[in-house]
Amino acid sequence: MAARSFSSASTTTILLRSGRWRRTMRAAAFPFRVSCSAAAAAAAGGTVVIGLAADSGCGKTTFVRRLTSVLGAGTAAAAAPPWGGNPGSNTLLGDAATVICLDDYHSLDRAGRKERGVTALDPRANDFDLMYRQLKAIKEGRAVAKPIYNHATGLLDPPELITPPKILVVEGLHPMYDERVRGLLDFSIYLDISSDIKFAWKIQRDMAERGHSLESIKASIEARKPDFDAYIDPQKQYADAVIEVLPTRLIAAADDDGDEGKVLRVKLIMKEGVEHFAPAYLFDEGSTISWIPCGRKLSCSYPGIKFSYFPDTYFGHEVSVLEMDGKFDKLDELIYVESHLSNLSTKYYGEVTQQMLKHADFPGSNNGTGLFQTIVGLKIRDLYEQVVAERAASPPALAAVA
Ligand SMILES: Nc1ncnc2c1ncn2[C@@H]1O[C@H](COP(=O)(O)OP(=O)(O)OP(=O)(O)O)[C@@H](O)[C@H]1O
Ligand SMILES: O=C(CO)[C@H](O)[C@H](O)COP(=O)(O)O
Repeated sequence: MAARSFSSASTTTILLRSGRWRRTMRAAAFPFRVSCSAAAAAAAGGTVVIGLAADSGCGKTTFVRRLTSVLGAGTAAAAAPPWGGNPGSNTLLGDAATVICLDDYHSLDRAGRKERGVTALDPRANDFDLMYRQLKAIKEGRAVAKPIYNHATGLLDPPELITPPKILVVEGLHPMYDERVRGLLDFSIYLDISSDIKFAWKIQRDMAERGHSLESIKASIEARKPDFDAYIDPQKQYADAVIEVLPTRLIAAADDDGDEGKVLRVKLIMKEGVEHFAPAYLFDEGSTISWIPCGRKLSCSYPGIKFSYFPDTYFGHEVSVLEMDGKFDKLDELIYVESHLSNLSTKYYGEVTQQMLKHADFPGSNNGTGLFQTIVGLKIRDLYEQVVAERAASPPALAAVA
């Protein structure tokens, strides 16, 4: 995720890295952002930890913006970076959730990686021991001094204070790579973008927003590919939900103008049997459905829209799959599709459509990427509420504390 800027500060001194050294750091935002309710929720039973894995440029930031909106941050802008800290911080603090970027656990800075000839995707460039220790501490209700990888300078900056939120989202290249870290996740998501589409998205973003040349983008993708295949892609087998983005099947390859990314086929692959997670379904749970909703209630231009729903297996796990191929012409008509979907974990009729309309300007709002990201966001909110309700029903034994 890109670096963000912010202002104002006070200082606090904390113990860092196994007590080896202390550093005074700026942390004015924390009294505001770490609300009593967040601290109390954490103290009452620990933080709920969500993992979001994907390669760079695959939509993690967009997903997080939808998620923080669903979680009640009000607007996406309400999920803000820590105030008063390092402008190179990658962290977002919302009312209900803190989002940290695992790039902060790079153990080698940009020069170090170059010298050693490794990419940031290589586990040798990342400190999984520290990642595990710190995520475990947060989950157990303790604050940590998390390092910062500064994308502007390519350097490892002094750390920032992360206090336990209600929900901690850990996004990045490796949330499910290390078995110990994986074991801390209450729910995990993998964004699986097929290579041609990833290429198209990256070219669009890196040329328009970052001023990179087409050649340098191609070279970077090629250089990362072996490590992506070895270390990033295999994590999808562990994910509770995978959003897979593929080229459309509605247009024959021969008719396709090669403009990848305009019409997408998107699959939401949902693992069965995951605690606190009931997969969404179309019409009839467990059945196999193919549905073309275009007609009187849904406007569709060429090449139309096709939904599918079916059971499948994914890396040996039973899954339910929802698929949408095509794009919406009129987003407000999505209510027609929403009314045929069940187990959405909405709080009121039309909440999915409302979320999609609210963020119509986000990438993917007219296709299955936006729709399925929104549904997964609602499922995460529901999972969190179930965990809280369970904890309230069986509070920790006070006798043991006394
Ligand atoms: N669903 C989508 N449909 C179309 N384009 C998309 C979609 N999601 C993301 N993109 C494109 O990909 C770019 C990268 O998306 P985003 O910033 O969300 O990814 P990221 O994984 O956070 O990237 P990074 O880790 O490099 O910061 C966006 O600027 C946008 O151009
Ligand atoms: O894959 C990445 C995750 O975002 C980055 O390339 C990695 O973090 C290294 O960052 P930079 O390219 O800014 O040195």
